[in-house]
Amino acid sequence: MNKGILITFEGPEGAGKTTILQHILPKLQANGVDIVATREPGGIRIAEAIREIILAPENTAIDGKTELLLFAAARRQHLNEKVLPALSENKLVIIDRFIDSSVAYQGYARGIAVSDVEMINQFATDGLVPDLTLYFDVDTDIGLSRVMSGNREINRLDLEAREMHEKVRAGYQKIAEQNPDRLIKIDASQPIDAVIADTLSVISRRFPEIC
Ligand SMILES: Nc1ncnc2c1ncn2[C@@H]1O[C@H](COP(=O)(O)OP(=O)(O)OP(=O)(O)O)[C@@H](O)[C@H]1O
Ligand SMILES: Cc1cn([C@H]2C[C@H](O)[C@@H](COP(=O)(O)O)O2)c(=O)[nH]c1=O
Repeated sequence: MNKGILITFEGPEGAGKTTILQHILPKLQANGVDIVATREPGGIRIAEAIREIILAPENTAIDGKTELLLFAAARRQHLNEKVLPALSENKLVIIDRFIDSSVAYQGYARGIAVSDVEMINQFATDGLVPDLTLYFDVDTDIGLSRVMSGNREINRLDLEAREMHEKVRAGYQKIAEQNPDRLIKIDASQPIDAVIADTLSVISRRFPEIC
């Protein structure tokens, strides 16, 4: 039985998810909150190894369904080894990407039936749904230009056509419309300090006990 809180960060490339997570962590920890911050795909050795395979720019032969299954395999192992144990210890777990990334990227953008993506997500997670998802929304060109001018490695998905990234963003908008209680949209085109403030405000409104 899970007792902790699961928050996920979602959004298109360059929305600032990783940056904002790094900024809010010390603020929440200063309030005495016991937090595990992690990411998908990755967060543990086996899932980081799967991440290398999925995201290596040379692995262009990976097809959409293989990609979906690899993300799901990484997700399952990460949940079992890291997320579920932390939740059962009453911790706050924040994951940089989770189930909605598969729906937006492999479903709406790659064109795999969303019902199939949801079925695979359900199989991989045994139906675990985040308590809250912060959806960082940014214009596609702004997000991609941040990634291209930043200092993280450029991966296979960054290199997809702009049209695919537009579909990812449109997919997130649909997921947000369909899950208005769980997904809260944050305007990630604002300066970093404003995005941090909005993020903390949403978390504190939903979970006053941790802010
Ligand atoms: N609000 C912002 N304004 C300007 N630059 C930003 C903002 N947020 C993040 N950045 C910069 O944009 C780049 C991408 O940010 P970050 O890696 O945090 O995004 P991300 O959403 O995690 O991206 P991805 O999912 O593609 O890895 C970084 O160089 C970061 O410093
Ligand atoms: C979990 C998950 C991720 N993706 C994509 C989204 C990004 O392009 C990469 C991860 O890179 P990041 O720098 O850590 O954001 O993988 C996906 O397509 N499907 C998923 O389920």
